[in-house]
Amino acid sequence: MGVLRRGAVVSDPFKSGFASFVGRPNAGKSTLTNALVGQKIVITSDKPQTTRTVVRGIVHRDDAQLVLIDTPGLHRPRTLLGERLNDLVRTTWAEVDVVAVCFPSDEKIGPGDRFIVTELAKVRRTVKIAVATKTDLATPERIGQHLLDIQALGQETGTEWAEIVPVSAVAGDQVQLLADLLVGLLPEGPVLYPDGELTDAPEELLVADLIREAALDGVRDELPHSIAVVVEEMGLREGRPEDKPLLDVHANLYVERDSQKGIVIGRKGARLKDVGSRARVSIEAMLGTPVYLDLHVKIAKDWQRDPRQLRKLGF
Ligand SMILES: Nc1nc2c(ncn2[C@@H]2O[C@H](COP(=O)(O)OP(=O)(O)OP(=O)(O)O)[C@@H](O)[C@H]2O)c(=O)[nH]1
Repeated sequence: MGVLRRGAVVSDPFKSGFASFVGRPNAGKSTLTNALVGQKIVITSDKPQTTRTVVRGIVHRDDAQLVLIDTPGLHRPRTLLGERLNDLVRTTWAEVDVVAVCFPSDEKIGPGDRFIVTELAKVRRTVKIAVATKTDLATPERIGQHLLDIQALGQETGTEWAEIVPVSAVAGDQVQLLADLLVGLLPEGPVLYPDGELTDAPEELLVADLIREAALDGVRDELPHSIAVVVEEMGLREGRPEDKPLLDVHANLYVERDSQKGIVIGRKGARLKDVGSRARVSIEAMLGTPVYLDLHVKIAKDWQRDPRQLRKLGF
């Protein structure tokens, strides 16, 4: 097995780093992540590289460790929250070693793809590769044309693709090659994540982040740093018809002081209600499921200075 364990002999030089898959909805990012991570390893971790990103999966090899980072989707910003999320996406792009843009081979390149690549091109230093996904759904001629279109899009946007790789995650075609190429683009580095210390809650963290973003929108001064959000419980409601799922989310929003609680809740609860409904909309957009959000404001006195509370709040 290629799974690294503590104390295992690791090859020299060892490479490690971060990559992020991007692409329009349905481009095949999740399926590809799963195919790369394989079954060898527990997926996902709550160890963020920055405070706002989530590890989606880790590819453990004898010669390398590739950490796949999730970002929220990039949207045409219509709100301040949207802008903030886009800033977060850009920050993440600038911090990872490689961004891989996924273009499904069974669909033409469209405005959504062009938008993402145009934005990505502004992040100059990060290495970019293009992945033509779902090749099992397209003829060789179509794949050939698709690769040319990807190349042309790169030229049009000033993007230099380090690689353009056709892949089928479902058929397992070229997945290994993609892993090798990604690892080849990583710097030398240490083992970043020991095996077995990974938890399984990426969605809870993303959801908590979205609630926090909604709560931050419009607050000033020191308050932003005083807000922390913890998703206490999250799950599909039982007894719902399969085509009408509802995700129950129970979350606590922590502030440090009584006065802050008042600000967050607002007059007659108006502000909290607004935060809740905006958070709900963005959670629904991210997870693709209708959401019932139960949000409570609590005081965790001076949590920023209290290690025990910090741990509880996920820092
Ligand atoms: N035939 C085929 N289908 C694929 C392949 N990769 C993904 N799919 C399908 O395409 C659909 C979308 O795949 P996802 O991996 O969920 O795409 P995504 O980019 O993560 O989508 P979002 O989460 O909406 O951003 C799913 O129905 C997959 O089963 C592939 O290589 N071949």
